[in-house]
Amino acid sequence: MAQLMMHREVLAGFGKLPAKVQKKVVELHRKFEIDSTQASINLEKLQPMTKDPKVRSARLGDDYRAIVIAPDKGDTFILMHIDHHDKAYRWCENKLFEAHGAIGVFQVVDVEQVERIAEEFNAEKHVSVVTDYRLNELNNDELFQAGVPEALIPSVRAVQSDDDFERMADYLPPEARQVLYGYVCGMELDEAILEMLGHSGAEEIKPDGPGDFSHLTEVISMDLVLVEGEEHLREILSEDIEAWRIFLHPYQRKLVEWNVKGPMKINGAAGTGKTVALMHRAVWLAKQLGTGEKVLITTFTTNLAVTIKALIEDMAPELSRNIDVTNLHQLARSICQRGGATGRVAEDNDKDAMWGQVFTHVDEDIEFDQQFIRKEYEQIVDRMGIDNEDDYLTTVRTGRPRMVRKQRKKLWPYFADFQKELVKRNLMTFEGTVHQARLVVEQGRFSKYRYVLVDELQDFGLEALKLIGNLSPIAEELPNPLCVVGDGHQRLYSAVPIPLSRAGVDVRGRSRRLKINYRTSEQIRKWAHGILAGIAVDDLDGEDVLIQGDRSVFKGAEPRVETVEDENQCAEAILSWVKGLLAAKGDKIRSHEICIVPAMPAVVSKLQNEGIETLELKARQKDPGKSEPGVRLGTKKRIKGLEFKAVALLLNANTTEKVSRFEDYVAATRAREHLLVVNVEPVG
Ligand SMILES: Nc1ncnc2c1ncn2[C@@H]1O[C@H](COP(=O)(O)OP(=O)(O)OP(=O)(O)O)[C@@H](O)[C@H]1O
Repeated sequence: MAQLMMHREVLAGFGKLPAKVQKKVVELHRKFEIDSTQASINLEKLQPMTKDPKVRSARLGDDYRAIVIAPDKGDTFILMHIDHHDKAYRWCENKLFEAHGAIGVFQVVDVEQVERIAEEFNAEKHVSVVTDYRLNELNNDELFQAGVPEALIPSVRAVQSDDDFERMADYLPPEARQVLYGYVCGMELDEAILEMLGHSGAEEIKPDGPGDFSHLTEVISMDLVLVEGEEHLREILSEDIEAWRIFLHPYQRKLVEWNVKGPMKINGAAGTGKTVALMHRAVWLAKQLGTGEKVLITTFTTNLAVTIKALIEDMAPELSRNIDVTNLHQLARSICQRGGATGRVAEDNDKDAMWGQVFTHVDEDIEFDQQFIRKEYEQIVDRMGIDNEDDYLTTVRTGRPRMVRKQRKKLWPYFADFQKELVKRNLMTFEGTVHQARLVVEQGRFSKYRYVLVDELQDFGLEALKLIGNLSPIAEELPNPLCVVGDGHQRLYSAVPIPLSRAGVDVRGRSRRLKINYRTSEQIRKWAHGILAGIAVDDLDGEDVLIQGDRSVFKGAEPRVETVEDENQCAEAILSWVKGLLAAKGDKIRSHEICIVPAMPAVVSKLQNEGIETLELKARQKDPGKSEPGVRLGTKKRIKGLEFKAVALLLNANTTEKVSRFEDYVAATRAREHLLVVNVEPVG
């Protein structure tokens, strides 16, 4: 029986088609289901008008045509493109639609276009030259193994610089583009193939010629989805469905379905689809649960947990009741409650009162101020769950100013006093709650989860890492016990990176890094990374992270950077940018797709005076999306885990603090297409 696969391009444009054409698409699919012979479906061959003999057209009413690619071998058809009659024919006349002989995936190739670019390179250089550009080290067969279609190999040979590569890259099939980019960035070819395609290519099913589509449903594709029945069709065509629900990058897919014997780790810069992979993996694992077993997803921030919970309920309504989603502190609190702990979490005013008590007696010869002592407690003693002097004297204090043993000995009494105050008032710190929860789980007073998944791991302290290690069945040696996901570039709540190995969680050999950025344009991605220039970033397990080969899937406008003198000028700059976006023709931007961080009163009143609605993003609440218009106003911490078409960002003034730069990085990478950066530099 014939099968219909749909290309992501069709889905992307479907919402804009007239309703009657949309209906015809459903009918076309039904015809495939009822009677799959080509005659009944009434596909018209377009050659000689088209270069590729496999191109067919199907009528969708009087004006519209669907371009369908018919296989030479197999029974899998591809619905490739829908447009007005003439435009649809023009779109496909020069293209080839082929299964790639080495990597198996379906590719769309415009040979003439790529040849034209190659000729331009040669003309610009007056002769065809061969330089020592890294791509020249690959022979034709290696280029083919990298996913370059055979017909494009001579043109790819004309690429002699990074500039050439950038100009040609947009016209290469995505797999070839990604592998070659990894290679020109310095990866070995095998490594680039593995990192970009999720497999070595060798084990993939090889088609019997470019028109053999019989294997396409088996190959992991970033562009094709098999339509499995009418209900599935309606689901994937629904306007609200996000592309990531349907199309995973092969590397994401590999991580989603990776069967591992112990804990695994995924890292990747902002926007590389880590949360997407985590959610798909949670659903994949939930399908394997036994009776009474459960999956846990936990995050650091509340907002991300709220967002993930809603998305999982949408993705897998029946499975979601077996997937608990909660943020770390909520999780720790409920474990403590069930374990019988009665203490309340200390609020800021409680802490001020307790420190006030501690500092009633201050040693005269102590060289540290009170602020330093509090910070040392929060970042080291509390985060590491230290409750005795010996442990404090020997603990590793990465990220904090150096101190000798004698100095630490002088500080410990203050910490001990603070801990006594906590006990006296029956209070716990944030970290103390996590510590208590860890003990409850360790003592067997709370049942473990079958599978545990953690997002935003970079902000988890040592106690929190131990807690998630204990909550998952690592010790029982069950498969896939724990999957942790995070990014050291986004560490907002702690200056101190704590390697997983310190909590006894061993991810060696089970760590992978995502490189393809889906959220932000390449221009915004690069700019945001520039903020962190010179800062070493860890891979969550004690090693430095390499961003070699990272790249976005699309390009866009350069971020606009404005330097102003005061808040009023800043507000002017933001107002005029917002007005420009809202008035832009073409791809319309609506107010809820714009976010300003942080929201200064001067900006808010200027927008409101111009009649532009605003909406403040609240803690513990999902962004209401298009149902509630209004330019979003957020804090840099609160917009973590969210994304917008356009972001206006007021840069932090203190750029020497690592956390300030991480905050700016996080805020900038929330922008998909437009980024305005405002830098206030008072004169004088
Ligand atoms: N396979 C995919 N196809 C299309 N879009 C994708 C895919 N994977 C991720 N995305 C999109 O990329 C964006 C970023 O994804 P996600 O939030 O999972 O990234 P992340 O690595 O967790 O980011 P961050 O660390 O910045 O929070 C989202 O808009 C998501 O919809």
